[in-house]
Amino acid sequence: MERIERHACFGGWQDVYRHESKVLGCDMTVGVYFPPQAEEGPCPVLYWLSGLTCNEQNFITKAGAQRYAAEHGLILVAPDTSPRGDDVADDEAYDLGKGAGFYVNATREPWSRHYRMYDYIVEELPEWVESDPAASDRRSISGHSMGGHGALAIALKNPGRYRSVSAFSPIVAPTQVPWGEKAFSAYLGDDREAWKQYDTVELVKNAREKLPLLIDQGEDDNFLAEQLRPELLREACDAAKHPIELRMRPGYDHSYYFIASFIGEHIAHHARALKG
Ligand SMILES: N[C@@H](CCC(=O)N[C@@H](CSC=O)C(=O)NCC(=O)O)C(=O)O
Repeated sequence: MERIERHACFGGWQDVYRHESKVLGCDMTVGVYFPPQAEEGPCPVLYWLSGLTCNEQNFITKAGAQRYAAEHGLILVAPDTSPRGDDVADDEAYDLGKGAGFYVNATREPWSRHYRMYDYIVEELPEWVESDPAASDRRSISGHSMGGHGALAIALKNPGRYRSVSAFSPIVAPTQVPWGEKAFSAYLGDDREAWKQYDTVELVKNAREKLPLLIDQGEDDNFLAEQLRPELLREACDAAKHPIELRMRPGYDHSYYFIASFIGEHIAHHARALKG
C-alpha cells in the first residue's frame, strides 16, 4: 500500500492510496478522506461509488463532500470504478470495460479475470479500510449513476452490512435500460435471469431488510428517461412496501454540480444512521 496524495482539507486529510487488490488482480487507487475526529478515535465510513468514465478523482475533487464529512466525523472512501492496467480487458466505448465495472462479478471472458467489482466493494475494500485503527466497522454506502446502481444493489444484497444507503441519479433497473443491457450482456452473458441479482428494482421485491432508500434525481438530466427511470423503482417500492424517498429536483442535470448541491443532505442522512 502506498500513499500517493495527501492534502490538508477542512481540518482533516484528503489522501489517495494505491493498494494491491487480490480480488481484481491489479493495483487500485482509492480516495480516503480522514476528518479531524479521526485523530481521536475510530470514525464510521461512508463508501462512495462513482459513475461511468470516473476514477477516484471525480468525487474527491468535484463533490465538495469533505466539508460535511468533517462536520459529522465521517471517513469518506471513494474507489476507482473498474480494474486497471495493461493486461485488463477493455472496450473502446465509454460504457464498457475500464471506467465501467458496473459493480458486478463478471462471469464471461474476457472480463471474468479482473472484473470482480462486487466482491471488491463488499469484501476486500472494507477489509483494507477497517485495518486502519481510524476506521470503525460502521458502514454506509452511496453513489452516482452507475455508482448509484452499485450502492443500492449492494446494500439490498447485504442485509445488516450497511447502516444506510443513498444515491444520486441511479440506474435503478439495469436489466431494462441500454447501459445495463450492454454491460450485463458482456459481463454476465445472455441469461437475463442471472442479471436480476444486480438489479435494484428486482432486489427490492424480496428485500429481507427494509433499509430506507434516499434518492435525489435531477429533472433536467439527459439520461433520465432512457437510462435511469426512477419511476420503476418507486413503483417497485410501493408494491413491496419498501421505504423510499425519491426527490425530483427541478433544473438539475446529471453532473457533479447536482451532486455538490445536495451531498451535504446525504452526508447528514448517513451520519444520523451511523451515529444512532
Ligand atoms: N457520454 C458521456 C457519459 C459520461 C458521464 O456522464 N459520466 C458521468 C456518470 S454517468 C453514469 O454512470 C460522470 O460522473 N462523469 C464524470 C464527471 O466528472 O462528470 C461522456 O463520456 O462524457
